[in-house]
Amino acid sequence: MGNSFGKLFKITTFGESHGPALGVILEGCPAGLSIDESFIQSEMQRRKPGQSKITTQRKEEDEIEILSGVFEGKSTGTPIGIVIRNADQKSKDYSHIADKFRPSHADFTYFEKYGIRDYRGGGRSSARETAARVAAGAIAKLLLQEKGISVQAFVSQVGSLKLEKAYQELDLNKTEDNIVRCPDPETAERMIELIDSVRKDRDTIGGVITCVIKNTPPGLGEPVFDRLHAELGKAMLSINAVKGFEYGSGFDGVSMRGSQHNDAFVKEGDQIRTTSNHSGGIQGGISNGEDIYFRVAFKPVATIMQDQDSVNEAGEAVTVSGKGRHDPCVVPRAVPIVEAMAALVIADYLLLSKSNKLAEI
Ligand SMILES: Cc1cc2nc3c(=O)[nH]c(=O)nc-3n(C[C@H](O)[C@H](O)[C@H](O)COP(=O)(O)O)c2cc1C
Ligand SMILES: C=C(O[C@@H]1CC(C(=O)O)=C[C@@H](OP(=O)(O)O)[C@H]1O)C(=O)O
Repeated sequence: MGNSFGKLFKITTFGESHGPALGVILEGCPAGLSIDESFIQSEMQRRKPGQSKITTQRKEEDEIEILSGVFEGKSTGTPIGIVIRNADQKSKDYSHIADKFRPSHADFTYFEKYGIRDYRGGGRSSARETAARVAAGAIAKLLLQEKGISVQAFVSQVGSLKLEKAYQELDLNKTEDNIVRCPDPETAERMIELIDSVRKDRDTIGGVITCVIKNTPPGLGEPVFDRLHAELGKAMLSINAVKGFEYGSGFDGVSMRGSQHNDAFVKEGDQIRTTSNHSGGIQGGISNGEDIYFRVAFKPVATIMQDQDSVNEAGEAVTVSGKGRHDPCVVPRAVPIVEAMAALVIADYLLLSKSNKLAEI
Protein backbone atom coordinates (compact mmCIF):
# COMPACT_ATOMS: atom_id res chain seq x y z
CA MET A 1 0.00 0.00 0.00
CA GLY A 2 1.09 3.51 -0.69
CA ASN A 3 3.85 2.55 -3.08
CA SER A 4 1.77 2.51 -6.27
CA PHE A 5 0.01 5.20 -8.28
CA GLY A 6 -2.32 5.12 -11.28
CA LYS A 7 -5.13 2.91 -12.55
CA LEU A 8 -4.11 1.60 -15.99
CA PHE A 9 -0.80 3.42 -16.54
CA LYS A 10 0.43 2.34 -13.14
CA ILE A 11 3.70 2.79 -11.29
CA THR A 12 5.16 1.08 -8.23
CA THR A 13 8.37 2.54 -6.81
CA PHE A 14 10.90 0.98 -4.45
CA GLY A 15 14.11 1.90 -2.70
CA GLU A 16 15.60 4.10 -0.01
CA SER A 17 17.93 7.08 -0.13
CA HIS A 18 20.90 5.22 1.38
CA GLY A 19 20.11 1.70 0.14
CA PRO A 20 21.79 0.25 -2.95
CA ALA A 21 19.22 1.48 -5.47
CA LEU A 22 15.81 2.95 -6.24
CA GLY A 23 13.53 1.90 -9.00
CA VAL A 24 10.15 1.80 -10.65
CA ILE A 25 7.92 -0.77 -12.30
CA LEU A 26 5.58 0.74 -14.87
CA GLU A 27 2.63 -1.42 -15.90
CA GLY A 28 0.11 -0.64 -18.62
CA CYS A 29 2.32 1.23 -21.06
CA PRO A 30 0.89 0.41 -24.50
CA ALA A 31 3.17 -1.65 -26.77
CA GLY A 32 4.96 0.04 -29.64
CA LEU A 33 5.85 3.33 -27.95
CA SER A 34 9.34 4.54 -28.91
CA ILE A 35 11.32 4.67 -25.67
CA ASP A 36 13.95 7.35 -26.11
CA GLU A 37 16.42 6.53 -23.32
CA SER A 38 18.35 9.77 -23.79
CA PHE A 39 15.13 11.73 -23.18
CA ILE A 40 14.47 9.79 -19.96
CA GLN A 41 18.06 10.47 -18.89
CA SER A 42 17.73 14.20 -19.65
CA GLU A 43 14.68 14.35 -17.37
CA MET A 44 16.72 12.65 -14.63
CA GLN A 45 19.44 15.32 -15.01
CA ARG A 46 16.86 18.05 -14.33
CA ARG A 47 15.97 16.46 -10.97
CA LYS A 48 19.29 15.04 -9.81
CA PRO A 49 20.98 16.37 -6.67
CA GLY A 50 24.22 18.35 -6.86
CA GLN A 51 23.19 20.25 -9.98
CA SER A 52 23.86 23.81 -8.72
CA LYS A 53 24.82 25.92 -5.71
CA ILE A 54 21.14 26.23 -4.69
CA THR A 55 20.51 22.47 -4.33
CA THR A 56 21.78 19.68 -2.08
CA GLN A 57 25.44 18.93 -2.84
CA ARG A 58 24.98 15.15 -2.90
CA LYS A 59 26.53 13.95 -6.17
CA GLU A 60 24.47 11.40 -8.04
CA GLU A 61 24.45 10.87 -11.80
CA ASP A 62 21.08 9.13 -11.55
CA GLU A 63 21.78 6.97 -14.57
CA ILE A 64 18.85 4.77 -15.47
CA GLU A 65 19.09 1.11 -16.33
CA ILE A 66 16.07 -0.34 -18.14
CA LEU A 67 15.70 -3.95 -17.05
CA SER A 68 12.54 -5.02 -18.87
CA GLY A 69 9.61 -4.11 -21.08
CA VAL A 70 11.61 -2.51 -23.90
CA PHE A 71 12.89 -4.31 -27.00
CA GLU A 72 14.74 -2.67 -29.89
CA GLY A 73 13.78 0.76 -28.57
CA LYS A 74 10.05 0.09 -28.29
CA SER A 75 7.79 -0.80 -25.38
CA THR A 76 6.63 -4.41 -25.56
CA GLY A 77 3.48 -4.03 -23.45
CA THR A 78 5.07 -5.92 -20.53
CA PRO A 79 6.10 -4.26 -17.24
CA ILE A 80 8.90 -1.73 -17.70
CA GLY A 81 11.43 -2.03 -14.88
CA ILE A 82 13.95 0.74 -14.33
CA VAL A 83 16.66 0.88 -11.69
CA ILE A 84 18.72 3.86 -10.49
CA ARG A 85 21.72 2.99 -8.30
CA ASN A 86 22.74 5.12 -5.32
CA ALA A 87 26.39 6.09 -5.38
CA ASP A 88 27.03 8.97 -2.96
CA GLN A 89 25.35 8.11 0.35
CA LYS A 90 26.97 9.64 3.44
CA SER A 91 25.11 7.80 6.16
CA LYS A 92 27.41 9.12 8.92
CA ASP A 93 25.67 12.49 8.54
CA TYR A 94 22.65 10.82 10.14
CA SER A 95 24.33 8.83 12.99
CA HIS A 96 23.74 11.64 15.50
CA ILE A 97 19.98 11.55 14.86
CA ALA A 98 19.56 7.75 14.67
CA ASP A 99 17.19 7.85 17.66
CA LYS A 100 16.12 11.51 17.42
CA PHE A 101 13.31 13.08 15.48
CA ARG A 102 14.00 15.99 13.12
CA PRO A 103 11.20 18.55 13.49
CA SER A 104 8.82 18.43 10.51
CA HIS A 105 10.59 15.59 8.67
CA ALA A 106 9.03 12.10 8.67
CA ASP A 107 11.25 10.57 11.38
CA PHE A 108 8.62 10.53 14.13
CA THR A 109 5.68 9.41 11.98
CA TYR A 110 7.60 6.54 10.31
CA PHE A 111 8.75 5.38 13.76
CA GLU A 112 5.19 5.53 15.13
CA LYS A 113 3.77 3.66 12.14
CA TYR A 114 6.39 0.93 11.70
CA GLY A 115 8.26 0.85 15.03
CA ILE A 116 11.48 0.73 12.99
CA ARG A 117 13.01 3.25 10.66
CA ASP A 118 15.95 3.55 8.31
CA TYR A 119 17.28 6.83 9.67
CA ARG A 120 19.99 7.06 6.98
CA GLY A 121 18.94 9.94 4.76
CA GLY A 122 15.38 9.53 5.95
CA GLY A 123 15.17 6.13 4.22
CA ARG A 124 12.09 5.92 2.05
CA SER A 125 10.75 9.28 3.23
CA SER A 126 13.57 11.00 1.34
CA ALA A 127 12.63 12.86 -1.83
CA ARG A 128 15.25 10.69 -3.51
CA GLU A 129 12.31 8.33 -4.18
CA THR A 130 11.04 10.89 -6.70
CA ALA A 131 13.91 9.92 -9.05
CA ALA A 132 11.92 6.76 -9.80
CA ARG A 133 8.78 8.81 -10.52
CA VAL A 134 10.67 11.07 -12.93
CA ALA A 135 11.92 8.04 -14.88
CA ALA A 136 8.35 6.72 -15.30
CA GLY A 137 7.00 10.23 -15.88
CA ALA A 138 9.41 10.62 -18.80
CA ILE A 139 7.80 7.57 -20.45
CA ALA A 140 4.37 9.12 -19.81
CA LYS A 141 5.64 12.30 -21.49
CA LEU A 142 6.77 10.26 -24.52
CA LEU A 143 3.25 8.83 -24.76
CA LEU A 144 1.69 12.30 -24.46
CA GLN A 145 4.06 13.68 -27.13
CA GLU A 146 2.55 11.16 -29.58
CA LYS A 147 -0.80 12.88 -28.95
CA GLY A 148 0.64 16.41 -29.11
CA ILE A 149 0.09 17.01 -25.38
CA SER A 150 2.76 19.00 -23.50
CA VAL A 151 3.38 19.38 -19.76
CA GLN A 152 5.52 22.31 -18.63
CA ALA A 153 6.15 23.50 -15.09
CA PHE A 154 8.19 26.39 -13.72
CA VAL A 155 9.02 28.10 -10.45
CA SER A 156 6.59 30.98 -9.91
CA GLN A 157 7.40 31.92 -6.30
CA VAL A 158 10.22 31.59 -3.77
CA GLY A 159 9.36 32.75 -0.26
CA SER A 160 7.30 35.90 -0.79
CA LEU A 161 9.09 36.73 -4.07
CA LYS A 162 6.42 36.16 -6.73
CA LEU A 163 6.64 36.07 -10.50
CA GLU A 164 3.85 38.53 -11.26
CA LYS A 165 3.34 37.57 -14.94
CA ALA A 166 0.67 35.08 -16.00
CA TYR A 167 1.98 31.94 -17.70
CA GLN A 168 0.57 33.12 -21.06
CA GLU A 169 2.95 36.13 -20.94
CA LEU A 170 6.01 33.93 -20.42
CA ASP A 171 8.19 31.98 -22.80
CA LEU A 172 8.12 28.64 -20.98
CA ASN A 173 10.97 27.37 -23.17
CA LYS A 174 13.24 29.66 -21.13
CA THR A 175 12.60 27.73 -17.90
CA GLU A 176 15.74 25.63 -18.27
CA ASP A 177 17.93 28.69 -18.97
CA ASN A 178 18.67 29.27 -15.28
CA ILE A 179 19.30 27.15 -12.18
CA VAL A 180 16.09 28.11 -10.36
CA ARG A 181 13.83 27.22 -13.32
CA CYS A 182 11.90 30.47 -13.57
CA PRO A 183 11.28 31.53 -17.19
CA ASP A 184 11.57 35.27 -16.40
CA PRO A 185 15.34 36.00 -16.29
CA GLU A 186 15.15 39.02 -13.93
CA THR A 187 12.89 37.30 -11.39
CA ALA A 188 15.06 34.18 -11.69
CA GLU A 189 18.14 36.18 -10.71
CA ARG A 190 16.39 37.56 -7.63
CA MET A 191 15.10 34.10 -6.65
CA ILE A 192 18.61 32.63 -6.91
CA GLU A 193 20.00 35.42 -4.70
CA LEU A 194 17.23 34.85 -2.17
CA ILE A 195 17.80 31.09 -1.96
CA ASP A 196 21.55 31.60 -1.72
CA SER A 197 21.22 34.12 1.12
CA VAL A 198 18.83 31.83 3.02
CA ARG A 199 21.33 28.99 2.56
CA LYS A 200 24.13 31.17 3.95
CA ASP A 201 21.89 31.86 6.97
CA ARG A 202 21.82 28.05 7.47
CA ASP A 203 18.07 28.17 6.85
CA THR A 204 15.58 27.01 4.18
CA ILE A 205 12.68 28.55 2.24
CA GLY A 206 9.52 27.41 0.45
CA GLY A 207 8.12 28.12 -2.99
CA VAL A 208 5.42 27.59 -5.61
CA ILE A 209 5.50 25.71 -8.91
CA THR A 210 3.00 26.45 -11.68
CA CYS A 211 2.27 23.71 -14.22
CA VAL A 212 0.55 24.02 -17.60
CA ILE A 213 -0.77 21.10 -19.67
CA LYS A 214 -1.58 22.00 -23.27
CA ASN A 215 -3.57 20.22 -25.98
CA THR A 216 -5.43 17.82 -23.72
CA PRO A 217 -8.46 16.62 -25.69
CA PRO A 218 -11.88 17.46 -24.22
CA GLY A 219 -13.51 14.54 -22.40
CA LEU A 220 -10.63 13.25 -20.23
CA GLY A 221 -11.60 12.56 -16.65
CA GLU A 222 -13.97 10.56 -14.54
CA PRO A 223 -17.18 11.71 -12.87
CA VAL A 224 -17.65 12.12 -9.12
CA PHE A 225 -14.69 10.76 -7.11
CA ASP A 226 -11.91 10.36 -9.68
CA ARG A 227 -12.30 13.80 -11.16
CA LEU A 228 -9.31 14.80 -13.25
CA HIS A 229 -8.36 17.63 -10.87
CA ALA A 230 -8.78 15.34 -7.85
CA GLU A 231 -6.27 12.93 -9.35
CA LEU A 232 -3.90 15.77 -10.22
CA GLY A 233 -4.29 17.05 -6.66
CA LYS A 234 -3.50 13.62 -5.24
CA ALA A 235 -0.49 13.31 -7.53
CA MET A 236 0.86 16.68 -6.41
CA LEU A 237 0.09 16.19 -2.73
CA SER A 238 1.97 12.87 -2.88
CA ILE A 239 5.21 14.76 -3.54
CA ASN A 240 7.45 15.34 -0.50
CA ALA A 241 7.09 18.75 1.17
CA VAL A 242 3.91 19.74 -0.73
CA LYS A 243 1.46 21.78 1.35
CA GLY A 244 -1.04 23.08 -1.17
CA PHE A 245 -2.66 22.53 -4.58
CA GLU A 246 -4.99 24.81 -6.50
CA TYR A 247 -6.15 24.67 -10.11
CA GLY A 248 -7.68 27.28 -12.39
CA SER A 249 -8.70 30.38 -10.44
CA GLY A 250 -8.06 28.41 -7.23
CA PHE A 251 -8.37 30.34 -3.97
CA ASP A 252 -8.48 33.68 -5.87
CA GLY A 253 -11.79 32.63 -7.43
CA VAL A 254 -13.41 33.08 -4.02
CA SER A 255 -13.34 36.87 -4.32
CA MET A 256 -14.90 36.95 -7.81
CA ARG A 257 -18.56 37.11 -8.84
CA GLY A 258 -20.09 34.43 -11.04
CA SER A 259 -20.50 37.05 -13.75
CA GLN A 260 -16.71 37.55 -13.74
CA HIS A 261 -15.73 33.94 -13.17
CA ASN A 262 -17.85 32.12 -15.77
CA ASP A 263 -15.97 31.03 -18.89
CA ALA A 264 -18.11 31.96 -21.91
CA PHE A 265 -18.43 29.37 -24.69
CA VAL A 266 -17.79 30.24 -28.34
CA LYS A 267 -17.51 28.17 -31.50
CA GLU A 268 -14.07 28.41 -33.15
CA GLY A 269 -13.93 26.48 -36.44
CA ASP A 270 -15.19 23.01 -35.55
CA GLN A 271 -14.27 23.36 -31.86
CA ILE A 272 -16.17 24.66 -28.85
CA ARG A 273 -13.83 26.88 -26.85
CA THR A 274 -14.11 29.31 -23.93
CA THR A 275 -13.10 32.99 -23.99
CA SER A 276 -11.58 32.85 -20.50
CA ASN A 277 -10.26 29.91 -18.48
CA HIS A 278 -10.97 30.33 -14.78
CA SER A 279 -12.02 26.66 -14.84
CA GLY A 280 -8.40 25.67 -15.44
CA GLY A 281 -9.38 23.44 -18.35
CA ILE A 282 -11.54 21.12 -16.22
CA GLN A 283 -15.30 21.21 -15.60
CA GLY A 284 -17.14 18.52 -13.69
CA GLY A 285 -13.88 16.63 -13.33
CA ILE A 286 -13.55 16.32 -17.13
CA SER A 287 -11.16 18.24 -19.42
CA ASN A 288 -12.80 20.80 -21.72
CA GLY A 289 -9.86 21.13 -24.13
CA GLU A 290 -8.51 24.43 -22.74
CA ASP A 291 -5.12 24.59 -20.99
CA ILE A 292 -5.08 22.75 -17.68
CA TYR A 293 -3.07 24.79 -15.18
CA PHE A 294 -2.43 24.47 -11.48
CA ARG A 295 -0.15 25.63 -8.69
CA VAL A 296 1.67 23.56 -6.09
CA ALA A 297 2.97 25.01 -2.78
CA PHE A 298 6.11 23.56 -1.15
CA LYS A 299 7.12 24.18 2.46
CA PRO A 300 10.64 25.20 3.57
CA VAL A 301 12.92 22.13 3.88
CA ALA A 302 12.74 20.60 7.36
CA THR A 303 16.44 19.83 7.90
CA ILE A 304 18.13 23.11 8.79
CA MET A 305 21.75 23.63 9.81
CA GLN A 306 20.75 25.06 13.18
CA ASP A 307 20.14 23.69 16.66
CA GLN A 308 16.48 22.83 17.25
CA ASP A 309 14.68 21.46 20.28
CA SER A 310 13.22 17.99 19.83
CA VAL A 311 12.83 14.62 21.54
CA ASN A 312 14.35 11.16 21.05
CA GLU A 313 12.60 7.78 20.79
CA ALA A 314 12.47 7.61 24.62
CA GLY A 315 10.69 10.98 24.68
CA GLU A 316 13.64 12.77 26.27
CA ALA A 317 14.36 16.37 25.35
CA VAL A 318 17.30 16.63 22.92
CA THR A 319 18.85 19.13 20.56
CA VAL A 320 19.07 18.24 16.86
CA SER A 321 20.99 20.03 14.17
CA GLY A 322 21.06 19.18 10.48
CA LYS A 323 24.32 17.86 9.08
CA GLY A 324 25.44 17.00 5.61
CA ARG A 325 23.85 17.95 2.32
CA HIS A 326 20.35 19.35 2.06
CA ASP A 327 18.32 21.49 -0.31
CA PRO A 328 17.90 25.09 0.88
CA CYS A 329 14.72 25.20 -1.28
CA VAL A 330 13.14 22.27 -3.11
CA VAL A 331 11.36 24.03 -5.98
CA PRO A 332 14.19 24.16 -8.56
CA ARG A 333 14.47 20.35 -8.46
CA ALA A 334 10.76 19.76 -7.96
CA VAL A 335 9.85 21.20 -11.41
CA PRO A 336 10.54 17.89 -13.24
CA ILE A 337 8.81 15.97 -10.42
CA VAL A 338 5.61 18.02 -10.83
CA GLU A 339 5.77 17.51 -14.60
CA ALA A 340 6.34 13.76 -14.17
CA MET A 341 3.37 13.31 -11.84
CA ALA A 342 1.12 15.42 -14.09
CA ALA A 343 2.19 13.42 -17.16
CA LEU A 344 1.46 10.15 -15.35
CA VAL A 345 -2.09 11.33 -14.52
CA ILE A 346 -2.85 12.50 -18.06
CA ALA A 347 -1.41 9.29 -19.58
CA ASP A 348 -3.53 7.24 -17.19
CA TYR A 349 -6.70 9.16 -18.01
CA LEU A 350 -5.99 8.98 -21.75
CA LEU A 351 -6.02 5.18 -21.45
CA LEU A 352 -9.12 5.25 -19.24
CA SER A 353 -11.06 7.44 -21.66
CA LYS A 354 -10.76 5.03 -24.56
CA SER A 355 -14.06 3.20 -24.09
CA ASN A 356 -16.53 5.85 -23.00
CA LYS A 357 -18.57 6.13 -26.22
CA LEU A 358 -20.32 3.12 -27.73
CA ALA A 359 -19.38 4.20 -31.25
CA GLU A 360 -15.69 4.30 -30.31
CA ILE A 361 -15.46 0.86 -28.73
C1 LIG B 1 13.05 17.85 -4.58
C2 LIG B 1 12.95 17.74 -3.08
C3 LIG B 1 14.11 17.81 -2.34
C4 LIG B 1 14.06 17.73 -0.93
N1 LIG B 1 15.22 17.84 -0.23
C5 LIG B 1 15.18 17.79 1.13
C6 LIG B 1 16.38 17.89 1.89
O1 LIG B 1 17.47 18.02 1.34
N2 LIG B 1 16.27 17.83 3.24
C7 LIG B 1 15.06 17.68 3.88
O2 LIG B 1 15.01 17.66 5.10
N3 LIG B 1 13.92 17.58 3.17
C8 LIG B 1 13.95 17.63 1.82
N4 LIG B 1 12.80 17.50 1.11
C9 LIG B 1 11.52 17.34 1.82
C10 LIG B 1 11.38 16.02 2.54
O3 LIG B 1 11.55 14.93 1.67
C11 LIG B 1 9.99 15.97 3.21
O4 LIG B 1 9.82 17.10 4.01
C12 LIG B 1 9.81 14.71 4.06
O5 LIG B 1 9.70 13.59 3.20
C13 LIG B 1 8.58 14.77 4.96
O6 LIG B 1 7.42 14.83 4.20
P1 LIG B 1 6.41 16.06 4.24
O7 LIG B 1 7.22 17.32 4.30
O8 LIG B 1 5.65 15.95 2.95
O9 LIG B 1 5.56 15.90 5.45
C14 LIG B 1 12.82 17.58 -0.29
C15 LIG B 1 11.64 17.50 -1.05
C16 LIG B 1 11.71 17.59 -2.44
C17 LIG B 1 10.45 17.53 -3.25
C1 LIG C 1 19.44 12.64 -2.53
C2 LIG C 1 18.47 13.45 -2.91
O1 LIG C 1 17.98 14.46 -2.14
C3 LIG C 1 17.96 14.30 -0.77
C4 LIG C 1 16.56 14.59 -0.28
C5 LIG C 1 16.49 14.60 1.20
C6 LIG C 1 15.15 14.50 1.83
O2 LIG C 1 15.11 14.45 3.09
O3 LIG C 1 14.13 14.48 1.13
C7 LIG C 1 17.63 14.76 1.98
C8 LIG C 1 18.99 14.78 1.42
O4 LIG C 1 19.43 13.43 1.48
P1 LIG C 1 20.88 12.91 1.83
O5 LIG C 1 21.30 13.56 3.11
O6 LIG C 1 20.69 11.46 1.96
O7 LIG C 1 21.74 13.26 0.68
C9 LIG C 1 18.96 15.20 -0.05
O8 LIG C 1 20.24 15.11 -0.61
C10 LIG C 1 17.81 13.31 -4.19
O9 LIG C 1 16.80 14.01 -4.38
O10 LIG C 1 18.27 12.52 -5.04
